[in-house]
Amino acid sequence: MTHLVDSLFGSDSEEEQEGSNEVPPECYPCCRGVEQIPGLYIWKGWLTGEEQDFLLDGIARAGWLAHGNQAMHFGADLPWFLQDVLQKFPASLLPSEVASRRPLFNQMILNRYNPGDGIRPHVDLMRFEDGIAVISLGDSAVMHFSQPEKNPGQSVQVLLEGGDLLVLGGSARWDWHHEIKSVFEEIFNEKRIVRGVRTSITLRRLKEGIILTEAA
Ligand SMILES: O=C(O)CCC(=O)C(=O)O
Ligand SMILES: [Fe+2]
Repeated sequence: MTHLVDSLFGSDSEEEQEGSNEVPPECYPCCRGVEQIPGLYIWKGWLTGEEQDFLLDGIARAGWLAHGNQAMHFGADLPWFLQDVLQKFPASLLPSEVASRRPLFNQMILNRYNPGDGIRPHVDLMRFEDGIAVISLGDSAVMHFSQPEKNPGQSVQVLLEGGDLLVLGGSARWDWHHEIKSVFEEIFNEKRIVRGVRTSITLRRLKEGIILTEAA
């Protein structure tokens, strides 16, 4: 198991800022490129508590998760409660050819994880373009990134807390599996994380000419 944490939240040394995962200058220092995974960025506390509540309230008011723990929207007319988030989205964290596309995203998937819930290791379907964003709301969970064929048994772990933004581009999107374990508690950086209720908003863009309604 590879532990990542120091590279995420350790010192702000220049050394860390170098390399292919350098964070674009307009980002705040709380945004980190994940050293081992090109194209993976985590922006801790991207959203304030108020912004998170606004999103959760919007999801609840529109009844998105009223009948299950997953819901999807297809089309550039993303739900109204996402408008502010889309306005402030740091597109420069995406690969450059992706950052300028319009719309930036045309699909949303909401996932609610109750204690013990998870998502199996997967690479998102090829029908989605490069450049995926995951907004975390509510309680924390650890996401495990792995390359089962290249490095069996090894994973890079990223703690996702309410308000964090995760961006997957390039290698992070195409070459690495991501997973949330189906557990009631887990250890991250020697700290016990007890699972509560986590809601995530995943934003992607469907490739041209693909019409579908099935899951990711
Ligand atoms: O819920 C998350 O944080 C990730 C969701 C995900 O990986 C997916 O829907 O493909
Ligand atoms: Fe995924």
